[in-house]
Amino acid sequence: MDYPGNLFVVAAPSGAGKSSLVKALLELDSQVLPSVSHTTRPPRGQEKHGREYFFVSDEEFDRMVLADAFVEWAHVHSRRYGTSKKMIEDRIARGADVILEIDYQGALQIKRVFANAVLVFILPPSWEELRSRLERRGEDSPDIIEMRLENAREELAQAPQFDFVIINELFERALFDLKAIVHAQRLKYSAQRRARADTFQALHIP
Ligand SMILES: Nc1ncnc2c1ncn2[C@@H]1O[C@H](COP(=O)(O)OP(=O)(O)OP(=O)(O)O)[C@@H](O)[C@H]1O
Ligand SMILES: Nc1nc2c(ncn2[C@@H]2O[C@H](COP(=O)(O)O)[C@@H](O)[C@H]2O)c(=O)[nH]1
Repeated sequence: MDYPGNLFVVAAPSGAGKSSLVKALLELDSQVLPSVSHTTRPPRGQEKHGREYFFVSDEEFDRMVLADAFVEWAHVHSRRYGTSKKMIEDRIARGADVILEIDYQGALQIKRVFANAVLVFILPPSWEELRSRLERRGEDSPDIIEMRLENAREELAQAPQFDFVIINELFERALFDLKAIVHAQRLKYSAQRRARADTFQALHIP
């Protein structure tokens, strides 16, 4: 599908820093809008319904799956997460750029539906640093941290399927790279649209 707005998808193993990078990008760039996912996991800390996620029951998630309400959804860390069609389609159709922070399974599903979506994978600088970020964040129990690290092995192996890979060692450097990807995509599409309009005009195609 082709829309006037751009779609960016950021995926990473838990703790690599994707939420921090996306949050910083959104603060700097008002043209990019976030997508708020649905999840069956319970809220953490200060998380609010409708802000970080729509926290829904298993029954509600099942109902949405049956109603074909998700553009993608996946089982991640023993819970379910999904992006509703409603959340992104009207935004990109109106010309906004939308950024999704989802896991690799969802990212690959998005690419199948939106061939122009730009997939970005965030890597931690090392295994030790990934563990220590999860521990320092202090939001997950040791069991959950172990499960997330275990799942990270499979997630890291998916990086080559993405359009871009950013190593989040120095935060500012990684943010610079993410901004550059967003700007490059905007330039590419505005140039393509202009070229298409010029061609139509030159050929007198109404
Ligand atoms: N470049 C960095 N250097 C050091 N710490 C970082 C860096 N980037 C992020 N962090 C810290 O690492 C922790 C994990 O970051 P964040 O919550 O953004 O990860 P995430 O990939 O979104 O994880 P999840 O998928 O579990 O939500 C946070 O405490 C964050 O402040
Ligand atoms: N496929 C999808 N994955 C999603 C979505 N929203 C979030 N996620 C990913 O889940 C894990 C865990 O997130 P957490 O907030 O519980 O730490 C992480 O990799 C997210 O990117 C979604 O809509 N679809």
